[in-house]
Amino acid sequence: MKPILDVKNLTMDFGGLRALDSLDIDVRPGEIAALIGPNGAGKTTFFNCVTGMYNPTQGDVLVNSPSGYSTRLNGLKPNKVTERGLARTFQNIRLFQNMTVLENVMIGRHCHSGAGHEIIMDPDNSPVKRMAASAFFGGMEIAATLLKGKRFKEREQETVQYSYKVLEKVGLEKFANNFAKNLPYGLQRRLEIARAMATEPFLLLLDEPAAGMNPQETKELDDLIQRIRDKEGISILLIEHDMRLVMSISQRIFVMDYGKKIAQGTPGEIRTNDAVIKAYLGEDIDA
Ligand SMILES: Nc1ncnc2c1ncn2[C@@H]1O[C@H](COP(=O)(O)OP(=O)(O)OP(=O)(O)O)[C@@H](O)[C@H]1O
Repeated sequence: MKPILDVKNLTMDFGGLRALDSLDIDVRPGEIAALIGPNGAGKTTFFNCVTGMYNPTQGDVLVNSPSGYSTRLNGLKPNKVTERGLARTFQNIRLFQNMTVLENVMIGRHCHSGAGHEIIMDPDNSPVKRMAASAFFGGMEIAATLLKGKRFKEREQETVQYSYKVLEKVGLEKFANNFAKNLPYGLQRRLEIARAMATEPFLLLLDEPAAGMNPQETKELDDLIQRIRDKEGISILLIEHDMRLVMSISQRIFVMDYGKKIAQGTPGEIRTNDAVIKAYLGEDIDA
């Protein structure tokens, strides 16, 4: 079976710094895979190249969707990458804090329908973009009132219903009308995943989803990620430093150091790989 993400010979230079060096990484259908390595190894740069934030210096980013089309993502803008079935979360939480939980997911949903993707995929999530998001929703309400168009209202209703369903899938439905900023940290991370899921991806890229979580929240995240894969059929590639989570959840692990892939394999293979122990895990990993 073809991989759903097939990255070949990926290289990214920032001036004189080679942040990614001839990387080959693939994700198989139905897989949970992890990308690990020391700080500065190039993991987030890899995500940025795959999702259209950066245009790689060399290499190919190919996707083979479950519905059968194959396409090359290089050079596509982030919104076009989203439309082709890839969604991501960011290392630092990038929610619209003064909007409700439901509205945050609705923005993700609008990305799917073509509107609003400029807002969600902006990595800076700047105040201007946040204002744009508020205006976007305010504008929709005004437009709905003025036009009272049946199709417009139906589309909005669909967006609300779909977004609410996504919240149910991640267990956040009871917080739908709360402001995002009032959610505990672990639930904010969960909301980011929900927003990404609202774009209907077949591959979800999670950048350090367990960062800042306590052990109980990490355990719940582990269950959630597996549920998303099993129930929604979404494959997952995650960057993570929590080795207990990585080892328990991943079918395969890719290890990077200084922009290069130094190993790949099952958790058992990675745990005992000498190069990985030396570069990253240390001698006494018991995860
Ligand atoms: N936009 C950029 N301009 C210049 N250098 C960059 C840029 N983005 C990343 N780098 C550099 O590329 C290298 C890889 O950084 P990257 O953030 O991808 O590492 P990482 O593995 O994700 O690290 P961490 O685990 O700390 O998040 C680092 O040396 C970083 O300083």
